[in-house]
Order: sequence, then C-alpha cells, then structure tokens
Amino acid sequence: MKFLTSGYAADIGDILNGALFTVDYSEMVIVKDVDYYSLCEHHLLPFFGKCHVAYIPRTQVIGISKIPRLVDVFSRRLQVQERLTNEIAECIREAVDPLGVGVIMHGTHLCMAMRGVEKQNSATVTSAMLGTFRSDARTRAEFLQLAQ
Ligand SMILES: Nc1nc2c(ncn2[C@@H]2O[C@H](COP(=O)(O)OP(=O)(O)OP(=O)(O)O)[C@@H](O)[C@H]2O)c(=O)[nH]1
Repeated sequence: MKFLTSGYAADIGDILNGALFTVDYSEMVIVKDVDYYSLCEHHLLPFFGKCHVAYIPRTQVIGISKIPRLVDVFSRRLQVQERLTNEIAECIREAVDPLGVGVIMHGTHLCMAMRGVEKQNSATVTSAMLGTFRSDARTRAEFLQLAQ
C-alpha cells in the first residue's frame, strides 16, 4: 500500500470522493485517449500525450471521471514517463482492488524535440501491466487492441 497509506492518502481520497460502486461486472473497463501534460524532472521541460487505462473489476468499479483525475495527480509533478506510468497503475490497483490493471502512455518529450537530439516526431511508449494484465496474454492482447 503505497498511495492510500502515505501522504498521498488524503488527496487520493478527496479525488475519489467515494466514487466506488459495487457492480456485478467482470469484463474489461477501458478509459482511453486521456490527455496528460507533465514535466521532465531532468530538463524541466514538458512531456505530454495520451494515456490509456484499463482494469478488470473484482467487486467494484471506480467512477469513470476519477481515472483522468488520477492521471492528472501523477502527471502534474516532475516526472519520468516510466515512473508516471507505474504510479497510475499502482494507485488504481490500491484504490479499486481489481483483478488487473493496464496503463499505456504515449509521450512527446520537448527535451528531445526543442533541444538536445532535436527529433520532432519521436514518441515514447510505456506500459504498466499488473495482475491479469501481466499474467494473461489474452487480457493484455484485448487491452492493446481496444487501446489502438
Ligand atoms: N464506472 C462508472 N462511473 C460512472 C458512470 N456514470 C457516471 N460515473 C461516475 O460516477 C462518479 C460520481 O462521482 P462523484 O464524485 O459523486 O460526482 P462528481 O462530483 O460529478 O464527479 P466528477 O465527474 O469527477 O466531477 C463520477 O466519477 C462519474 O464519472 C458509469 O456508467 N460507470
């Protein structure tokens, strides 16, 4: 328990606002194309893109607007894309206790475009797969297909 028992707990609790619903639904839920904006902690330059979040409920679902809100919580701080991806996935796992969580993030990093190597069109893709998304290749494939 990293987020719900730490200094983040009050913030996360406020954001969730109790929006967890007991529902008899055990298929994948996916919220895709969530825009995010973050800051590269090394260069203090923006990176941004789209995030796809999926989970398979065990006993409860989360209010759908809370997923982009959680993406914002972890984006709006100095980050590296890999850590950002992991933090979103871990937080949803802690909050919802699902069978699995998957997060895919596409990032355009201005530190690679406007300076340094100066590549204007490169994209960085990261993923975090937890639970069934890690252990079951079909679940992961379904997520990847739905996220396209
Ligand atoms: N899982 C799920 N959540 C839904 C559905 N319809 C609405 N919701 C969510 O129910 C939640 C209710 O949360 P509250 O915090 O009580 O309402 P709110 O203040 O309007 O929340 P925000 O939309 O985050 O501003 C929101 O996250 C909605 O997005 C649905 O069909 N499925």
